[in-house]
Amino acid sequence: MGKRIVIALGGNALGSNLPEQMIAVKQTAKAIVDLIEEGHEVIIAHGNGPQVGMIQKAMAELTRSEPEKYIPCPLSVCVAMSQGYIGYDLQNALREELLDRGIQKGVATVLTQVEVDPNDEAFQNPTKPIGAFMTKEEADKMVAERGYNVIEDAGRGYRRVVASPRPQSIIEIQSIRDMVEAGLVVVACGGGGIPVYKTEGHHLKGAAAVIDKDFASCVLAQQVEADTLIILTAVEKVAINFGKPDEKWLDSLTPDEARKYIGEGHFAPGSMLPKVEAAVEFAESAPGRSALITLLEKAKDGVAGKTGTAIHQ
Ligand SMILES: Nc1ncnc2c1ncn2[C@@H]1O[C@H](COP(=O)(O)OP(=O)(O)O)[C@@H](O)[C@H]1O
Ligand SMILES: NC(=O)OP(=O)(O)O
Repeated sequence: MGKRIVIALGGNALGSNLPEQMIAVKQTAKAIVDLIEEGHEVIIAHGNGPQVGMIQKAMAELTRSEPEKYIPCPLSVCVAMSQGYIGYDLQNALREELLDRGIQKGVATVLTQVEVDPNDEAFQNPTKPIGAFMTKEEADKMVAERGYNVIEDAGRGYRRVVASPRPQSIIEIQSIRDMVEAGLVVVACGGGGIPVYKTEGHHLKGAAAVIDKDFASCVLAQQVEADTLIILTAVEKVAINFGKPDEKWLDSLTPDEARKYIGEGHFAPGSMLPKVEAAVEFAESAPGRSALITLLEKAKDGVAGKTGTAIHQ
Protein backbone atom coordinates (compact mmCIF):
# COMPACT_ATOMS: atom_id res chain seq x y z
CA MET A 1 0.00 0.00 0.00
CA GLY A 2 1.18 3.50 -0.77
CA LYS A 3 2.63 5.51 2.08
CA ARG A 4 2.92 9.25 2.63
CA ILE A 5 6.67 9.87 2.69
CA VAL A 6 8.67 13.00 3.46
CA ILE A 7 12.10 12.82 1.86
CA ALA A 8 14.95 14.97 3.17
CA LEU A 9 17.61 15.33 0.48
CA GLY A 10 21.23 15.74 1.58
CA GLY A 11 24.21 17.36 -0.09
CA ASN A 12 24.92 14.49 -2.50
CA ALA A 13 21.43 14.89 -4.02
CA LEU A 14 22.27 18.44 -5.11
CA GLY A 15 26.03 18.79 -5.56
CA SER A 16 28.07 21.83 -4.58
CA ASN A 17 27.86 24.15 -7.59
CA LEU A 18 25.66 24.98 -10.60
CA PRO A 19 26.81 22.28 -13.06
CA GLU A 20 27.03 19.63 -10.31
CA GLN A 21 23.49 20.41 -9.19
CA MET A 22 22.12 20.19 -12.73
CA ILE A 23 23.58 16.67 -13.05
CA ALA A 24 22.85 15.49 -9.50
CA VAL A 25 19.13 16.35 -9.63
CA LYS A 26 18.64 13.92 -12.55
CA GLN A 27 19.68 10.97 -10.35
CA THR A 28 17.72 12.43 -7.46
CA ALA A 29 14.58 12.65 -9.60
CA LYS A 30 14.97 9.00 -10.66
CA ALA A 31 15.16 7.84 -7.03
CA ILE A 32 12.10 9.92 -6.09
CA VAL A 33 10.00 8.90 -9.10
CA ASP A 34 10.78 5.22 -8.33
CA LEU A 35 8.82 5.76 -5.10
CA ILE A 36 6.00 7.65 -6.82
CA GLU A 37 5.75 4.84 -9.39
CA GLU A 38 5.22 2.39 -6.51
CA GLY A 39 2.21 4.41 -5.36
CA HIS A 40 3.74 6.47 -2.56
CA GLU A 41 2.84 10.13 -1.95
CA VAL A 42 6.06 12.08 -1.76
CA ILE A 43 6.88 15.46 -0.20
CA ILE A 44 10.44 16.64 -0.71
CA ALA A 45 12.63 18.79 1.53
CA HIS A 46 16.30 19.53 0.91
CA GLY A 47 19.46 21.14 2.26
CA ASN A 48 21.08 24.33 0.97
CA GLY A 49 24.44 24.70 2.74
CA PRO A 50 26.66 25.13 -0.35
CA GLN A 51 24.00 27.10 -2.27
CA VAL A 52 23.06 29.60 0.43
CA GLY A 53 26.75 30.24 1.09
CA MET A 54 27.35 30.89 -2.63
CA ILE A 55 24.38 33.27 -2.86
CA GLN A 56 25.33 35.13 0.32
CA LYS A 57 28.91 35.54 -0.93
CA ALA A 58 27.73 36.90 -4.28
CA MET A 59 25.33 39.35 -2.63
CA ALA A 60 28.03 40.52 -0.19
CA GLU A 61 30.38 41.06 -3.14
CA LEU A 62 27.82 43.38 -4.78
CA THR A 63 27.48 45.47 -1.64
CA ARG A 64 31.26 45.73 -1.31
CA SER A 65 31.91 46.66 -4.93
CA GLU A 66 28.97 49.06 -5.39
CA PRO A 67 27.89 50.27 -1.92
CA GLU A 68 26.02 53.22 -3.41
CA LYS A 69 23.73 50.84 -5.34
CA TYR A 70 23.32 47.77 -3.11
CA ILE A 71 22.57 47.36 0.58
CA PRO A 72 23.49 44.10 2.39
CA CYS A 73 21.18 41.19 1.62
CA PRO A 74 19.75 39.51 4.76
CA LEU A 75 20.56 35.83 5.23
CA SER A 76 16.81 35.03 5.29
CA VAL A 77 16.54 36.48 1.77
CA CYS A 78 19.56 34.37 0.67
CA VAL A 79 17.74 31.27 2.00
CA ALA A 80 14.64 32.28 0.00
CA MET A 81 16.81 32.64 -3.13
CA SER A 82 18.35 29.20 -2.50
CA GLN A 83 14.88 27.64 -2.23
CA GLY A 84 13.91 29.20 -5.54
CA TYR A 85 17.06 28.13 -7.33
CA ILE A 86 17.14 24.57 -5.98
CA GLY A 87 13.37 24.21 -6.43
CA TYR A 88 13.77 25.29 -10.05
CA ASP A 89 16.28 22.50 -10.79
CA LEU A 90 14.45 19.84 -8.75
CA GLN A 91 11.05 20.75 -10.17
CA ASN A 92 12.33 20.50 -13.74
CA ALA A 93 14.19 17.22 -13.18
CA LEU A 94 11.09 15.68 -11.53
CA ARG A 95 8.79 16.98 -14.26
CA GLU A 96 11.00 15.43 -16.95
CA GLU A 97 11.38 12.08 -15.17
CA LEU A 98 7.61 11.84 -14.51
CA LEU A 99 6.78 12.66 -18.14
CA ASP A 100 9.42 10.20 -19.43
CA ARG A 101 7.69 7.46 -17.43
CA GLY A 102 4.21 8.54 -18.58
CA ILE A 103 3.14 9.69 -15.11
CA GLN A 104 0.77 12.68 -15.12
CA LYS A 105 1.51 14.57 -11.93
CA GLY A 106 2.15 18.22 -11.21
CA VAL A 107 5.25 19.32 -9.30
CA ALA A 108 5.30 22.50 -7.23
CA THR A 109 7.88 24.21 -5.06
CA VAL A 110 6.51 26.12 -2.10
CA LEU A 111 8.61 29.01 -0.81
CA THR A 112 8.33 27.99 2.81
CA GLN A 113 8.81 30.12 5.91
CA VAL A 114 9.61 28.33 9.15
CA GLU A 115 9.07 29.97 12.50
CA VAL A 116 11.98 30.09 14.95
CA ASP A 117 12.29 31.47 18.47
CA PRO A 118 14.18 34.80 18.31
CA ASN A 119 15.52 33.98 21.78
CA ASP A 120 16.86 30.57 20.71
CA GLU A 121 20.37 30.38 22.14
CA ALA A 122 21.58 29.11 18.75
CA PHE A 123 21.68 32.80 17.71
CA GLN A 124 24.57 33.25 20.17
CA ASN A 125 26.34 30.06 19.10
CA PRO A 126 26.71 29.66 15.30
CA THR A 127 27.10 25.98 14.29
CA LYS A 128 25.70 25.55 10.77
CA PRO A 129 28.40 25.32 8.04
CA ILE A 130 27.52 27.09 4.79
CA GLY A 131 29.33 27.76 1.53
CA ALA A 132 32.44 26.25 0.05
CA PHE A 133 35.36 24.82 1.97
CA MET A 134 38.27 27.20 2.59
CA THR A 135 41.96 26.80 3.36
CA LYS A 136 43.19 27.99 6.75
CA GLU A 137 44.58 31.17 5.12
CA GLU A 138 41.29 31.95 3.36
CA ALA A 139 39.37 31.30 6.58
CA ASP A 140 41.66 33.57 8.65
CA LYS A 141 41.17 36.33 6.05
CA MET A 142 37.35 36.02 6.28
CA VAL A 143 37.48 36.19 10.07
CA ALA A 144 39.74 39.28 10.01
CA GLU A 145 38.03 41.17 7.15
CA ARG A 146 34.37 40.25 7.59
CA GLY A 147 34.06 39.01 11.17
CA TYR A 148 32.73 35.64 10.01
CA ASN A 149 32.57 32.69 12.39
CA VAL A 150 34.55 29.82 10.91
CA ILE A 151 35.08 26.18 11.94
CA GLU A 152 37.33 23.35 10.86
CA ASP A 153 34.88 20.81 9.36
CA ALA A 154 35.80 17.17 10.08
CA GLY A 155 39.24 17.30 8.46
CA ARG A 156 37.79 18.51 5.14
CA GLY A 157 38.76 22.19 5.43
CA TYR A 158 37.29 25.35 6.94
CA ARG A 159 33.74 26.66 6.51
CA ARG A 160 31.77 29.66 7.60
CA VAL A 161 29.18 28.86 10.29
CA VAL A 162 25.91 30.68 10.98
CA ALA A 163 23.18 30.40 13.61
CA SER A 164 20.87 27.40 13.25
CA PRO A 165 17.83 27.72 15.54
CA ARG A 166 15.34 24.86 15.93
CA PRO A 167 12.28 25.00 13.64
CA GLN A 168 9.03 25.55 15.57
CA SER A 169 6.27 25.55 12.94
CA ILE A 170 5.73 25.89 9.20
CA ILE A 171 3.91 29.03 8.13
CA GLU A 172 2.69 27.64 4.77
CA ILE A 173 1.68 24.23 6.16
CA GLN A 174 -1.97 24.45 5.06
CA SER A 175 -0.99 25.28 1.47
CA ILE A 176 1.44 22.32 1.49
CA ARG A 177 -1.26 19.97 2.83
CA ASP A 178 -3.76 21.20 0.22
CA MET A 179 -1.27 20.60 -2.60
CA VAL A 180 -0.43 17.11 -1.32
CA GLU A 181 -4.16 16.29 -1.04
CA ALA A 182 -4.59 17.53 -4.63
CA GLY A 183 -2.03 14.94 -5.76
CA LEU A 184 0.91 17.25 -6.44
CA VAL A 185 4.52 16.36 -5.78
CA VAL A 186 5.53 19.14 -3.39
CA VAL A 187 9.00 20.52 -2.70
CA ALA A 188 8.86 22.39 0.63
CA CYS A 189 10.98 23.58 3.55
CA GLY A 190 14.04 23.87 1.27
CA GLY A 191 17.22 24.69 3.16
CA GLY A 192 15.31 24.09 6.39
CA GLY A 193 12.88 26.89 5.48
CA ILE A 194 13.22 30.67 5.46
CA PRO A 195 13.73 31.46 9.16
CA VAL A 196 11.19 33.97 10.46
CA TYR A 197 9.72 35.08 13.75
CA LYS A 198 6.49 36.83 14.63
CA THR A 199 6.60 40.52 15.56
CA GLU A 200 3.68 42.99 15.69
CA GLY A 201 0.30 41.77 14.51
CA HIS A 202 0.67 39.28 11.66
CA HIS A 203 4.08 40.50 10.55
CA LEU A 204 6.89 37.98 10.05
CA LYS A 205 10.50 39.14 10.25
CA GLY A 206 13.35 37.24 8.61
CA ALA A 207 16.05 35.89 10.94
CA ALA A 208 19.80 35.74 10.22
CA ALA A 209 20.06 31.96 10.29
CA VAL A 210 20.00 28.71 8.34
CA ILE A 211 17.74 26.03 9.83
CA ASP A 212 18.92 22.41 9.75
CA LYS A 213 16.94 20.62 7.04
CA ASP A 214 16.81 17.36 9.00
CA PHE A 215 14.96 19.06 11.87
CA ALA A 216 12.72 21.04 9.50
CA SER A 217 11.89 17.81 7.60
CA CYS A 218 10.91 16.20 10.90
CA VAL A 219 8.44 19.05 11.63
CA LEU A 220 7.15 18.86 8.04
CA ALA A 221 6.67 15.08 8.26
CA GLN A 222 4.71 15.44 11.49
CA GLN A 223 2.57 18.30 10.20
CA VAL A 224 1.58 16.51 6.95
CA GLU A 225 0.97 13.32 8.99
CA ALA A 226 3.49 11.30 7.01
CA ASP A 227 3.96 7.59 7.65
CA THR A 228 7.69 7.73 7.00
CA LEU A 229 10.51 10.26 7.09
CA ILE A 230 13.37 9.25 4.80
CA ILE A 231 16.67 11.05 5.22
CA LEU A 232 18.80 10.47 2.13
CA THR A 233 22.50 11.08 2.56
CA ALA A 234 25.94 9.84 1.55
CA VAL A 235 25.97 6.60 3.58
CA GLU A 236 23.77 3.51 3.19
CA LYS A 237 23.41 2.99 6.94
CA VAL A 238 24.16 4.60 10.26
CA ALA A 239 27.17 3.18 12.09
CA ILE A 240 28.42 3.00 15.61
CA ASN A 241 32.17 3.42 16.00
CA PHE A 242 32.00 5.12 12.59
CA GLY A 243 35.36 5.08 10.78
CA LYS A 244 37.01 2.94 13.49
CA PRO A 245 38.23 -0.66 13.19
CA ASP A 246 35.20 -1.91 15.17
CA GLU A 247 32.71 0.06 13.02
CA LYS A 248 29.26 -1.59 12.95
CA TRP A 249 26.52 -0.70 10.47
CA LEU A 250 23.02 -0.74 11.94
CA ASP A 251 19.90 -2.16 10.25
CA SER A 252 17.53 -0.74 12.81
CA LEU A 253 17.45 1.39 15.91
CA THR A 254 14.83 1.97 18.59
CA PRO A 255 14.60 5.49 20.03
CA ASP A 256 16.10 4.21 23.31
CA GLU A 257 19.04 2.57 21.53
CA ALA A 258 19.57 5.75 19.51
CA ARG A 259 19.61 7.87 22.69
CA LYS A 260 22.16 5.52 24.24
CA TYR A 261 24.43 5.77 21.17
CA ILE A 262 23.95 9.56 21.04
CA GLY A 263 25.09 9.72 24.69
CA GLU A 264 28.16 7.66 23.81
CA GLY A 265 29.05 10.14 21.03
CA HIS A 266 28.70 7.82 18.02
CA PHE A 267 27.10 10.41 15.71
CA ALA A 268 29.03 13.47 14.56
CA PRO A 269 27.42 16.84 15.40
CA GLY A 270 26.45 18.75 12.25
CA SER A 271 26.30 15.58 10.11
CA MET A 272 24.83 12.30 11.44
CA LEU A 273 23.67 13.57 14.84
CA PRO A 274 20.82 15.84 13.58
CA LYS A 275 19.64 13.03 11.27
CA VAL A 276 19.41 10.50 14.10
CA GLU A 277 17.80 13.09 16.42
CA ALA A 278 15.23 14.05 13.75
CA ALA A 279 14.54 10.37 12.99
CA VAL A 280 13.95 9.59 16.68
CA GLU A 281 11.68 12.61 17.16
CA PHE A 282 9.56 11.58 14.17
CA ALA A 283 9.41 7.89 15.12
CA GLU A 284 8.18 8.83 18.59
CA SER A 285 5.67 11.46 17.43
CA ALA A 286 2.79 8.99 16.83
CA PRO A 287 2.24 5.24 16.80
CA GLY A 288 3.21 3.48 13.56
CA ARG A 289 5.58 6.18 12.34
CA SER A 290 9.09 5.25 11.27
CA ALA A 291 12.18 6.92 9.86
CA LEU A 292 14.83 5.63 7.49
CA ILE A 293 18.37 6.86 6.90
CA THR A 294 20.01 5.62 3.71
CA LEU A 295 21.71 6.47 0.44
CA LEU A 296 19.82 8.37 -2.25
CA GLU A 297 20.11 5.52 -4.76
CA LYS A 298 18.92 2.98 -2.14
CA ALA A 299 15.68 4.81 -1.31
CA LYS A 300 13.48 2.22 -3.08
CA ASP A 301 15.23 -0.74 -1.46
CA GLY A 302 15.13 1.06 1.88
CA VAL A 303 11.36 1.57 1.72
CA ALA A 304 11.05 -2.15 0.85
CA GLY A 305 12.95 -2.94 4.07
CA LYS A 306 16.01 -4.28 2.23
CA THR A 307 18.60 -1.75 3.41
CA GLY A 308 19.25 1.46 5.32
CA THR A 309 18.87 2.06 9.03
CA ALA A 310 15.24 2.02 10.13
CA ILE A 311 14.31 3.92 13.29
CA HIS A 312 11.07 2.86 14.92
CA GLN A 313 9.61 2.15 18.35
N1 LIG B 1 27.88 7.32 12.99
C1 LIG B 1 27.87 7.62 11.70
N2 LIG B 1 27.36 6.74 10.80
C2 LIG B 1 27.35 7.04 9.48
N3 LIG B 1 27.82 8.20 8.96
C3 LIG B 1 28.32 9.12 9.81
C4 LIG B 1 28.37 8.87 11.22
N4 LIG B 1 28.91 9.96 11.82
C5 LIG B 1 29.20 10.82 10.86
N5 LIG B 1 28.85 10.34 9.64
C6 LIG B 1 29.02 11.10 8.40
O1 LIG B 1 27.83 11.85 8.19
C7 LIG B 1 27.73 12.07 6.78
C8 LIG B 1 26.34 12.59 6.45
O2 LIG B 1 26.25 13.91 6.91
P1 LIG B 1 26.26 15.17 5.89
O3 LIG B 1 27.30 14.96 4.84
O4 LIG B 1 26.29 16.39 6.71
O5 LIG B 1 24.82 14.96 5.31
P2 LIG B 1 23.90 15.55 4.18
O6 LIG B 1 24.62 16.61 3.40
O7 LIG B 1 23.58 14.35 3.35
O8 LIG B 1 22.71 16.06 4.92
C9 LIG B 1 28.09 10.75 6.20
O9 LIG B 1 28.48 10.82 4.85
C10 LIG B 1 29.24 10.29 7.12
O10 LIG B 1 30.48 10.69 6.58
N1 LIG C 1 19.92 23.80 5.63
C1 LIG C 1 20.64 22.64 5.69
O1 LIG C 1 20.51 21.82 6.61
O2 LIG C 1 21.53 22.46 4.63
P1 LIG C 1 22.60 21.28 4.44
O3 LIG C 1 21.83 20.01 4.56
O4 LIG C 1 23.18 21.50 3.08
O5 LIG C 1 23.60 21.44 5.54
